[in-house]
Amino acid sequence: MILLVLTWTIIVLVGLFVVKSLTHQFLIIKNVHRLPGPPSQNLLNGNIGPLYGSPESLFKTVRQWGLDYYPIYQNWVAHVAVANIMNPYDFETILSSSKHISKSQVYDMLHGWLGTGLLTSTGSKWQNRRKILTPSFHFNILQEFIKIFHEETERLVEVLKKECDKPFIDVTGYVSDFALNTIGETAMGTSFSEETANGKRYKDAIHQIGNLYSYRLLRPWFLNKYVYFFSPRYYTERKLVNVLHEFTTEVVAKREKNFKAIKQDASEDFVYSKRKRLAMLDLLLTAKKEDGSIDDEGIREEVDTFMFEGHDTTSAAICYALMLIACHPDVQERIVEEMHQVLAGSTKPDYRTLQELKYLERCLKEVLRLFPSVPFIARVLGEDMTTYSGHHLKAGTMIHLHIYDLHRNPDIYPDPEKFDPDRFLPENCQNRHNFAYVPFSAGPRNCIGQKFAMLEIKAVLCGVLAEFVLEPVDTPESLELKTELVLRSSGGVRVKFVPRKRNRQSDI
Ligand code: HEM
Repeated sequence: MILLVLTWTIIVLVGLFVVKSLTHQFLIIKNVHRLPGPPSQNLLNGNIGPLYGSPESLFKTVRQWGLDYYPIYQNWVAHVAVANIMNPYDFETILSSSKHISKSQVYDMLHGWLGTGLLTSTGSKWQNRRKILTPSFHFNILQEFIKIFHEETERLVEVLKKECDKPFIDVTGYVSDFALNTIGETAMGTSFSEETANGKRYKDAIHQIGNLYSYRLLRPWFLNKYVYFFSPRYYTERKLVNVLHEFTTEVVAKREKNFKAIKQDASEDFVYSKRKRLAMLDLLLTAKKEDGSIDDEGIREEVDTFMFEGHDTTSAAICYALMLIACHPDVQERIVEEMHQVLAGSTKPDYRTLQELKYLERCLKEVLRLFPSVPFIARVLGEDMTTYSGHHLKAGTMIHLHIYDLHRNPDIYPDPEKFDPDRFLPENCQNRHNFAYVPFSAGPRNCIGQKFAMLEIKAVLCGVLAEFVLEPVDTPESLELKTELVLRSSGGVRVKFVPRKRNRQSDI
């Protein structure tokens, strides 16, 4: 009898739970459906039929929807509904709140490789990791990294010198290598430039897995892991993840061995030491050793997260910066002139002089406005929200925040396609909405690596511009952009590099 009552109680409780969840899901979808948006087709396609084209046409369609339905619109397919926002007011409500910090289903596909590291985790796990990792970006550490930026820049310049007789160079591959070498050395203390067999396998796997994620992102049905399981690509991904994890695990284990030895004979500031320069991994190992706040798996998650988030993003920004500088000779001349004044002949700025390159900084800000490396981010609302347009959205609603479209809003940035670094003069930013410019996101889940990225990009541009005059090949109009996790151009990014010594007038 007791068993029967217990069974029925459980059935009723489970039933109530299911009904409650379904009702909530129904309300989420109902409210999203009230938003304006493209016309619906059928249950299977919802209103996202036009997205099933090439990545390039998808990119264009999403831009058009952003214009047609500003400031907010909805997409839906089957039981999934997404609110898309492009206006600074809703960006502020979501990004500034500690209630809306959970990432959406889109990020789940990264779990196989990154687990739930800083980028993909939420709640107390995310808070704890953020606390451990924030000191990795202390300026004492960043200034040590600048040496690595210069070393890798020299390598890049050597490669460009060998290729510069050609009518143009597609910079994407070379710059990606530069960025991967740089983050490998700073996050793990591993030099990929030496091209060991394992390092090469690891680098190849990173490039290949990036392609797989792009493929999956464009096929929403594969975002469901059970459906993806039936795709041959699932098994390719498993193999790549094994290569990536094996490598990281080995690097962490080696470092841990050395770390113990170093700690015994090291001074207080071992983390900043020139010789050991392994700040990110060292901090994680310290946390493991001192208070057990992170374990081996957690350390691997974070190292993998930095490798992922810290290379493709900076690489994209550097490529678009080279292209835009090439397209604007007046801007190029001004940057070189500023380098001349601030660096007084040196091609290797230090932490202080990098901060003084104010015009270069404005140029980079403008590059990231026009070509934000991360064109959109996605969240799940942690509590109900009323949007700028007066719509009510329920907790649990999936939100896509389109940084790319926010940055091209003509009401905020008149003549938005124009490359104009002076938009970032202090007097021109004064009246701009605080959330109108968010290439690194904003609020509690902003990019932890933004200072690192700005220093790295400035350093590499100084090194390249000291050696070459850039001439335009691709222009913003000639690029075919496509939707991926990072903003990419289908045909690469082509620039002509002319050695400066052949161009005496603009010599530094
Ligand atoms: C131009 C370069 C970069 C851009 C434009 C950029 C942009 C962003 C954006 C938009 C986010 C928010 C992602 C989201 O909410 O889903 C983010 C987060 C993050 N970025 Fe970056 N990033 C750059 C470079 C870097 C670098 C160099 C590193 C590491 C060294 C890095 C590490 C991270 C991490 C770990 C997060 C997650 C932070 C958290 O959730 O607490 N990023 N980045």
